Amino acid sequence: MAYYYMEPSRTFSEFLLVPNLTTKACNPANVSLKTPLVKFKKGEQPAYSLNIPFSSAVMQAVSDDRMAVALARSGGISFIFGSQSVESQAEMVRKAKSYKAGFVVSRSNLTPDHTLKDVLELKERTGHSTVAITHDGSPNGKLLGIVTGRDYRVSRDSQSKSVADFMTPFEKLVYGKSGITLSEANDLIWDHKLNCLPVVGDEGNLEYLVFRKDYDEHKVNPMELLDANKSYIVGAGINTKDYRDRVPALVAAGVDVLVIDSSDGYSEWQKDTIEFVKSNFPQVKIGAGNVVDKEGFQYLVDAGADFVKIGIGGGSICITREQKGIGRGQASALIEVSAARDAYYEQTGEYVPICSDGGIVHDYHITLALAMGADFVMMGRYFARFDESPTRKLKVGNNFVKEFWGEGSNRARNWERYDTGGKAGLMFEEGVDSYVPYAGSLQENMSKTLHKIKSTMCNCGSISIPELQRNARITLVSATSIVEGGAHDVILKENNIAGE
Ligand SMILES: NC(=O)C1=CN([C@@H]2O[C@H](COP(=O)(O)OP(=O)(O)OC[C@H]3O[C@@H](n4cnc5c(N)ncnc54)[C@H](O)[C@@H]3O)[C@@H](O)[C@H]2O)C=CC1
Ligand SMILES: O=c1[nH]c(=O)c2[nH+]cn([C@@H]3O[C@H](COP(=O)(O)O)[C@@H](O)[C@H]3O)c2[nH]1
Ligand SMILES: [K+]
Repeated sequence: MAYYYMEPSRTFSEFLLVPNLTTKACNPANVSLKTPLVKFKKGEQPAYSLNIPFSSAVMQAVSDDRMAVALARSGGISFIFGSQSVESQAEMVRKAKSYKAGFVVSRSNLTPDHTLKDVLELKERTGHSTVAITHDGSPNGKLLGIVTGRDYRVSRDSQSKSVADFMTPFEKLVYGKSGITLSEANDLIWDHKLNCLPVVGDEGNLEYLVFRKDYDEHKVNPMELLDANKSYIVGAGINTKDYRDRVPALVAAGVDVLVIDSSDGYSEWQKDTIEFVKSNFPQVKIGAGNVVDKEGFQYLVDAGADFVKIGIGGGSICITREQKGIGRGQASALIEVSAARDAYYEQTGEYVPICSDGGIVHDYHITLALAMGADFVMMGRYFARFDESPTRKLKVGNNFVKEFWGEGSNRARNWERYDTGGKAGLMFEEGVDSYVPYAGSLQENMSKTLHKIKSTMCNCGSISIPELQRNARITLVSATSIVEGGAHDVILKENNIAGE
């Protein structure tokens, strides 16, 4: 006879936290969100910790080198997507690892033959007002000039005016030479009252741009997640098929932490993959998943996983439960695995962090996930909304949106067909192609979210994540009390906008 779970599967929205005594020490300013990323022994420190409990999903529409830098700068980690060729993924890891805080590879580039119309379209698409003009329109081409908003007047200039006629040409630019330090670059920026300083190589090719604004930000990023060489900590997703080729390339590119990316981690393929990494690259950490029960957790821990990822079918773009009928409510999965993790710690003195992956809709879901025992969360939709995600920003109706598609959708899987030359499409899709509302910059949004989490933790009498995990009191909510929790029995004024 089949085994039956007697309790229904539950999701985050079915729970609330009940406040504990808030002592005077419980002030958001005193809250630490530091959390372990990989396993460690009692009394020791983990090899990697996060300064905030956030990771960005292993997805084409979320985690590229740019997101990796933006998130590490704020204290979290990105796992760069693996559904691309080994070479291009390794290149992204290399870029993120070699990124020098404050130096950015130019993202908006045109040639002198482009027109004002092209400049305006590019600006609309990327939101950048500084455009590098290179001989071939590439980010590292020979630098011929720079265009900023001060170089043209939309009301006066013809849209067909060529860039060569209004750019600030190279001869008139102040620029830094290859190898310049950030503080030297900043001195040039101040001496010449610049907003942006191009850094140029010996051949006249553009290497980086340094923005005044970024320098200021670098100064105010105390949470930055750096390795011993002051490079950002970078993660990458791998699969259980081509790991013999992929892992060596990622390690050569400098990756710090790997994660096996799969909808179903309770498998012998994962055990083989972990063993390969552990025996060939013992210095590299590897997480595994996804699982939704204590058996799956224990299997991956026994195989040597450094952390375990929880969640099947709860993601915003997921249709796995509908397509295949597998999965479990995210809260139920997390509660069971976290109890298994604690029991394992009691028995062995080894603490294996767990990551709650998918299904975070409201900011308070993150706090609930932590209270239920997650050490950190992984989010796709949340990060896809920001400037830093790799996808296009579009205007649909009166609203700006960003593209966001599942890794199990046809759109994500097309790369395999291109790479291997004509493999058939997916038998069936496990994800959708969608839009998410555009939300602005990562830092602005995240600081709001983090403040909410800290404030709730104070309500619960906790100033650290382990304390919250120990002290939290969590209640199930009935369908009727959910109604009570929203605005009810009042007539809302039109300018009331539902918050996140
Ligand atoms: N978290 C979730 O709920 C879900 C996530 N996804 C995402 O979609 C993407 C694809 O996920 P999956 O389809 O689960 O990928 P997968 O690569 O884990 O599995 C695909 C299929 O290949 C098989 N397989 C794996 N390794 C093999 C090997 N070495 N030899 C032979 N067969 C092997 C698996 O058993 C499975 O049938 C991932 O990015 C994943 O995160 C998709 C669905 C649900
Ligand atoms: O069923 C699925 N089909 C897909 O195509 C797919 N792509 C990603 N994922 C998983 O969803 C997580 C992100 O979830 P959120 O957007 O809710 O944060 C991710 O971290 C993944 O675990 C998928 N699940
Ligand atoms: K399985």
